[in-house]
Amino acid sequence: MEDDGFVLNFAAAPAAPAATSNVSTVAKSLNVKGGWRAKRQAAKKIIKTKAKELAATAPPPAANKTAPASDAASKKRSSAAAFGKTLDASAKKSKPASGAKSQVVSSLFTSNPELPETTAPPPTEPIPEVPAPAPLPTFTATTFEGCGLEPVLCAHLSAKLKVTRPTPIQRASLPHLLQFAERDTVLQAQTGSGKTLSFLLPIVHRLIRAEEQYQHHNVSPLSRSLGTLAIILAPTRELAKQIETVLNQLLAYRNTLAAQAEKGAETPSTTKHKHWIVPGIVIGGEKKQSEKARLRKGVNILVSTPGRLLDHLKTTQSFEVGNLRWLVLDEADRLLDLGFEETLRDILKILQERKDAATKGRRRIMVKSWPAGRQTILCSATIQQGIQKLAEETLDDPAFIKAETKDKKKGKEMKEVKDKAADVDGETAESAETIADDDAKKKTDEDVEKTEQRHSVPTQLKQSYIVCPAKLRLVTLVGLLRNLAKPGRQSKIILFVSTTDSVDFHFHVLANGYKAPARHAEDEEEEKDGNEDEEEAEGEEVDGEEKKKKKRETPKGGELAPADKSLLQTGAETPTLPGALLFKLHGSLPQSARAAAYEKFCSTKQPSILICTDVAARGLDLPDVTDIIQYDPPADVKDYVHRIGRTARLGREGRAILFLLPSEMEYLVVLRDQALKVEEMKADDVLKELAESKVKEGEGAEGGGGKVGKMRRDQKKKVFEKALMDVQMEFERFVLADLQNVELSQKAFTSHIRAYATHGASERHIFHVKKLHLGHIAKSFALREAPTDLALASLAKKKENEEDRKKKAPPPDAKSKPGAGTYKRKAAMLVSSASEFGDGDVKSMQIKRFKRK
Ligand SMILES: Nc1ncnc2c1ncn2[C@@H]1O[C@H](COP(=O)(O)OP(=O)(O)OP(=O)(O)O)[C@@H](O)[C@H]1O
Repeated sequence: MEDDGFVLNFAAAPAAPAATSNVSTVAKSLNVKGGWRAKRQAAKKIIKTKAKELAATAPPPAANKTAPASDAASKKRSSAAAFGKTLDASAKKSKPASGAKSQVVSSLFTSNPELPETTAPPPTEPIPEVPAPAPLPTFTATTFEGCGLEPVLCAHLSAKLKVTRPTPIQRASLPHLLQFAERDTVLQAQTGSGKTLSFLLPIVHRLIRAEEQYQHHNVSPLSRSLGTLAIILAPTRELAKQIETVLNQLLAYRNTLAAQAEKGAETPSTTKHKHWIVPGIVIGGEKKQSEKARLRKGVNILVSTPGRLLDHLKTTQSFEVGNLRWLVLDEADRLLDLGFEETLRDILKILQERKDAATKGRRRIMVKSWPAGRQTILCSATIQQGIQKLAEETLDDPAFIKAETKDKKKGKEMKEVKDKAADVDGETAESAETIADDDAKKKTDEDVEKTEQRHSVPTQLKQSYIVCPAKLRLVTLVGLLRNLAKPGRQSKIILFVSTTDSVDFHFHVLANGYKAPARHAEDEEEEKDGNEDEEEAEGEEVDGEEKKKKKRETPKGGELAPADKSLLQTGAETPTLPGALLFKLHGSLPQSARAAAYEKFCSTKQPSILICTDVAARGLDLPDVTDIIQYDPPADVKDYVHRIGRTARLGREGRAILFLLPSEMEYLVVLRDQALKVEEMKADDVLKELAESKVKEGEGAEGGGGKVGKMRRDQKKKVFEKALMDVQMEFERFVLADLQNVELSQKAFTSHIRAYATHGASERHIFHVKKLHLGHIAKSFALREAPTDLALASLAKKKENEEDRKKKAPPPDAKSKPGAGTYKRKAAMLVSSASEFGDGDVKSMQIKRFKRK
């Protein structure tokens, strides 16, 4: 595309400082005769003069301090400033239906920060090549049979699940887990590499074996009366359900057996497999009574979320766990992160007590091929130091199994790790890509440790970032979504935002806001008459109470989905993205809505977009996801890895795009230090495409196609920028037309700012609230100004308190002292409030501006 440099010439004339930019504020402070209008005129003059002075004296923006602006750049700046002026002059007032005071429509193209140098410093070390976790070509030692898996299961895997060859992590873990029943184990492998089967298969294998071994005994080891033998814990309900589905598929092996027997194939007799292995699930949001009934009957393998499991352990008398042999923590690092620490500790304590009681009461059965005690398996794509503490407490002499590549540079050292693993695990090493035993790990040098700490992602996953000023975020998002979810493109997009309120807002606004027929006749007239008086006096009543009511009840133009209805909606078609379906998922939705959104997004063949919090970041194997958009950067690099891991699974292609503000570009260094290779995507290109399509739509409507093509470059630029302003205005009008919309938008804004403050300490210098221009951020929530300074004040205060608390709190490792753990728990909960489990604590924020008098 030809580079007009047309939109993102962010460097507009330096903005007047906040204190002087607000006409009303300045006007109030003036002692001028002639009433309010005269005061305002005087205030405007003062601001203009001040801005000119500042423009003459202001130093170049911080990001550009090192490099003097080129002539071309300064030309761009002045043209942007000129254009900004044009738009500012034509800025029109629009009355919010809410009865709020009228607000100024500020241009999208003024006062944007200078775009910093986009080329981040090169990574400190070359980025290691990581292969796709696709199943490897056939080797005898790399088949499931070669790994030692029960033939019944091997046959079932290939006949019914169409899984014929193990992935690297399966090749590494299966022989180990099948050989060492007692050994606690940590599994780490890339996202989408088949870890679920890695821990499920050995458990099912040992249950099948036990039944064969004990077929002549009175009591089968699979008898439901013996209670639960294995528990699998997952941090989210969706992930727990997904694991249960895979488990159900595996346990249907008896059907395969029966089918083979019918065909006269030589298979182990079904008489050897009298019992079905009974799976079960207990998760939050479901009816506890029916769960209790299932547990009473007996569940062999139970999948659960931690809170609900603890609840049943405490309250369901008939829940028998005295015979428990396996405990799996999937996404183990997350289970720790989310403030589940205490819950996990309680669970482990109760399990131990029940085991001791069962042993004492001689209710614990002994089976040759099962662990005498309990085997605990921890599993994640991002297990790092964070896991050590939990690992030490939970695991006994754990083995670390990791499947990843040979880092070319560190090959020698890694080989040492592998060789050691080979010695330890004998036959296992034959099929293992890399097995890093814990002892071997200690022997590696610092470099290897560093490599180990890096997160590995599939190489076929294309990672990009898009630098976009806050004001332009919403239109850029719309442009990008329209581009990716084009009709005819088989696309499934996951859009991550930081809070539940933000999910609700974006879902509602994208579903209903664009081309929404919410323009009121009087608004349009006011816009047409180009009233010079841009702002209403503060506190001036715009609409009568009656008028407001009427507007809320019957928006002109009809068909506007009422906000409250839309909030419960889970899937919607939208004119913003023609032909695409929109879904939303977060932790505050009713369970039925969560399940419906999840299922529909999985099953639809239409281009679709799932707007969600980090509730969908981990473990979910959503089929055919093509693109991940991280509209809000994640709270942690680990989350970045998991979020992008929802695409490019098992060797498939996929793309991930990260939105960054110009002030956040240092995050690229963080990513590149983690060997995460991100490339730039130009926001300008995205915007240009959106503007073009918008202009074409307009031309089509007026029947004057092709006019823009013949325009001069500067004319075209203006037309395009106007088109983008129109898109933004559509959303702003939509929000202002309804009090509920305004509140939704304000809630989303405040929770977004709060979540922003919860970035980890190591990244806080990049994601610092003080760096945010709240007015510009408000624009990205289709608001014309930040709801109130109260948000910032409250936030700053909370942060201050938090820092004070931190100073006073005991160090996190002082866990033996009474009250220890609280500090960490609180911190974890604070982080969680930025994601699916928190609501951004907006309730405590006062939303003053639009409240009725
Ligand atoms: N050996 C195999 N051959 C073919 N497909 C497989 C194999 N093992 C697993 N799969 C499929 O690969 C996909 C990803 O597997 P899974 O969800 O277990 O990945 P994961 O490593 O747990 O990912 P995450 O880290 O995101 O949780 C699933 O659709 C699963 O059915």
